Amino acid sequence: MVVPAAANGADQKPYEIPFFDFGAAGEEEMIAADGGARWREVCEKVREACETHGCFCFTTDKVTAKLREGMAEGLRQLFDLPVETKERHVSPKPYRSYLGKNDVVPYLESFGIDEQAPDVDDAAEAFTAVMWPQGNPEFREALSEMSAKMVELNLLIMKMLLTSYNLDDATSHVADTTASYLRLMKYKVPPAPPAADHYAGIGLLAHTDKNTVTILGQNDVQGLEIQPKDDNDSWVPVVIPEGAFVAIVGDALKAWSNGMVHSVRHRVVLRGEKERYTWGSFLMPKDDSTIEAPEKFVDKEHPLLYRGFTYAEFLSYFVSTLKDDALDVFAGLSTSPDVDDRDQLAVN
Ligand SMILES: O=C(O)CCC(=O)C(=O)O
Ligand SMILES: [Fe+2]
Repeated sequence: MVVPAAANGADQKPYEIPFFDFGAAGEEEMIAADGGARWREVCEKVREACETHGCFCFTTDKVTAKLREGMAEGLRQLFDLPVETKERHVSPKPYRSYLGKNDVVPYLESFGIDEQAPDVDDAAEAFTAVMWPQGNPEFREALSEMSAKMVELNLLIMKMLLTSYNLDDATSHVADTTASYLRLMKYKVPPAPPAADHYAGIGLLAHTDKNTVTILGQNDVQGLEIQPKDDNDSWVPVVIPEGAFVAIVGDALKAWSNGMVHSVRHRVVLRGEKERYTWGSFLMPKDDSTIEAPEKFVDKEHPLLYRGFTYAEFLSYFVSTLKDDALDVFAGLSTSPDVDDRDQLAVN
């Protein structure tokens, strides 16, 4: 396992990633407001952010402060349950079952919940019923509302990208071949610094997400760091404004776009004295849907970078190898990918 040299980035300046306020609007409202000018502008900016940074922050009125508080409170209750209860959440799929004890990421606890986008009520109901047989209606409602909103936002971001690339026609195909998965995470407080071993403080190892787009919400404890595009030596903290979400581009979207968008490497570093809680909605292609670049992304200047593949194949390759550069090695068509055997904890 390698922790990048700049593991202690406490003295670094926060890195500015684009920030958007989506306000109360979805696509229809934005178009209705002025015939589409604002919608187009937002789409362009979101595309630019995905190409240049592979991530951006945003706020939306669609998720109220009350819903966020309900979610954060529910997560505290969830992770405070006895270990035996948490261990009841099991799934045959990788990285879904309760993770509570792992030497590679000793401060992380997590659950993964598959949901059938956009109908997420049943998944929230089933999950809370296992954790609280006597019921926890407040959290069940918060979980189901939050995950529905996040799937909606994730699809909105996909739609913005399709619009910006003039691929609106593909919208219904994308919606039909898309699934989603919700991950609930708690990062414990590491031993007081200076920690004896240099892994202390690493909440989640460096990785790119394997899916299409991830949206993350957090409590008031920061910790996300990214590696700026074309700078493999630096790690910079991302300060997510209160009440905001961060959207992160994953490898499947990068492959589909023939490398137009950037799947940003990121990790979590813990520095504070408070637990960090996060929840992530992972939009991903359905297992058997093929990921291949539409013709418009491929020409003489932009030769095809990845062969077509299914998400299930790619994921199972990643899970069995945990290669840092799984996408290039698995599907890359260019010669000599930079093979790198750094250990990873697969997270999605
Ligand atoms: O918890 C976080 O802030 C990041 C989580 C993450 O990157 C992931 O689950 O893929
Ligand atoms: Fe991630």
